[in-house]
Amino acid sequence: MISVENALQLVLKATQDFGVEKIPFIKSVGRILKEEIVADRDFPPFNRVAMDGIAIDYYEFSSRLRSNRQLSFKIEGIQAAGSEQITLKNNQNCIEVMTGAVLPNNANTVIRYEDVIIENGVATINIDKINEDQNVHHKGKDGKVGDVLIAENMKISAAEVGVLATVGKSFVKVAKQPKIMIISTGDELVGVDEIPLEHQIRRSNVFTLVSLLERLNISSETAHITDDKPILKSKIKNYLQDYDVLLFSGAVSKGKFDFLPEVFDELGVEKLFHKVAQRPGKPFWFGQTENCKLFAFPGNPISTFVNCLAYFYPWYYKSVNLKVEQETAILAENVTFKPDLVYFLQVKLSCKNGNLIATPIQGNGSGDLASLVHADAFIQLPSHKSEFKSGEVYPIIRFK
Ligand SMILES: Nc1nc2c(c(=O)[nH]1)N[C@H]1C(S)=C(S)[C@@H](COP(=O)(O)OP(=O)(O)OC[C@H]3O[C@@H](n4cnc5c(N)ncnc54)[C@H](O)[C@@H]3O)O[C@H]1N2
Ligand code: MOO
Ligand SMILES: [Mg+2]
Repeated sequence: MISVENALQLVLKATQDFGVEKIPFIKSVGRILKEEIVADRDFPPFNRVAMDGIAIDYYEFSSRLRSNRQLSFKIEGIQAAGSEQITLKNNQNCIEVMTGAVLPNNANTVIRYEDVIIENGVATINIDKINEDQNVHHKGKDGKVGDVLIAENMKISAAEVGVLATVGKSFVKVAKQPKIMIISTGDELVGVDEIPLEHQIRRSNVFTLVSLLERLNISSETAHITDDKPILKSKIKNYLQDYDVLLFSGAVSKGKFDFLPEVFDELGVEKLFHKVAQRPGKPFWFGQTENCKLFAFPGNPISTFVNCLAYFYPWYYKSVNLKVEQETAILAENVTFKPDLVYFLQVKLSCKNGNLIATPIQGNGSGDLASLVHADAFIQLPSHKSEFKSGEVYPIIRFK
């Protein structure tokens, strides 16, 4: 049995680069960007009018103000958003301008409609304090052509999609996702649409795994194999050829029908470890072939769940070069856990005075999948310690 730290290290050593693909930008949310996004022009690309109103020459305004002359400007024309730039021909005059329009040539200041009175084609300014350049969003103020707007390896969100659209990136390079097969095992398991007999249950782990992968925008395929060693062997042999990653749930412990470790051995899969000093999820088996990684999670539902979060997620993040901050939270209650194992305890998160608080959720062990409904993270309590006090801070792994 190895420690959680060593297990994680071995998993992270086995990361793999799956290459890059180009996809439509609108399908890219959640994917990891594999190119720098550079401004194709200045941001904004022209001196942009920022308020509906009139544009004037500030120097004319201030000289009239100094000599107490009328602040009335004849309207020479209208500059709408989307129209080519026009020119203020006479600096005694003004041009009506709309938000988003190009600032007219020879004008440098915009005064809001709220601060002028327009009568008979003449706009009279009824404030005397204005600043040169006011209400003008200057060309290049937010970014210059060639500036890096989004760095490589960022996770794309709605914010990045807006930038991609603005710079005309209709296709974008992202990390290719691994091709994954999820396999459940067990004679006691029936389909979701079936009525289980007394001694049977519906399978759930494949679907939690599919859903945990969907959070990473990874689509996957699923299969179920009964506890029949020759069938397991022949099916897994094929999957090893066709997939980058195989995720298993069940059949890795000590039972008479827990065939997976033997099957992997007979198929020449290199075992990197079996059994980790943790609860739940202790009988976790991890190994690899030249082209495939195998995460064989213990069958108890919470064991499968927590191991996917604690090992597969970091493996994926490292494979695609995504930096993810380790979050921590404050334990809300005293917890006693005697075994010398890392304890992944399900918790409900809340916020108090700006601090993240983790309240333990009572469950009935790793088979009690319904208890996860009330939790939104696991808090990771270290081994070599059995009393954990309210107020102490520990790492958490969120799943909601
Ligand atoms: N003698 C020992 N027995 C067990 C040990 C041990 O160390 N010594 N470890 C226990 C621990 S911890 C776990 S976790 C389980 C792991 O068992 P397996 O990985 O071999 O899984 P199974 O035996 O196939 O099933 C265990 C349990 O999980 C349910 N299960 C399995 N797959 C699914 C699924 N897809 N959806 C829903 N539920 C599933 C299955 O029905 C069993 O109840 O072993 C302990 N035993
Ligand atoms: O991993 Mo087992 O789930 O400790 O029960
Ligand atoms: Mg078993």
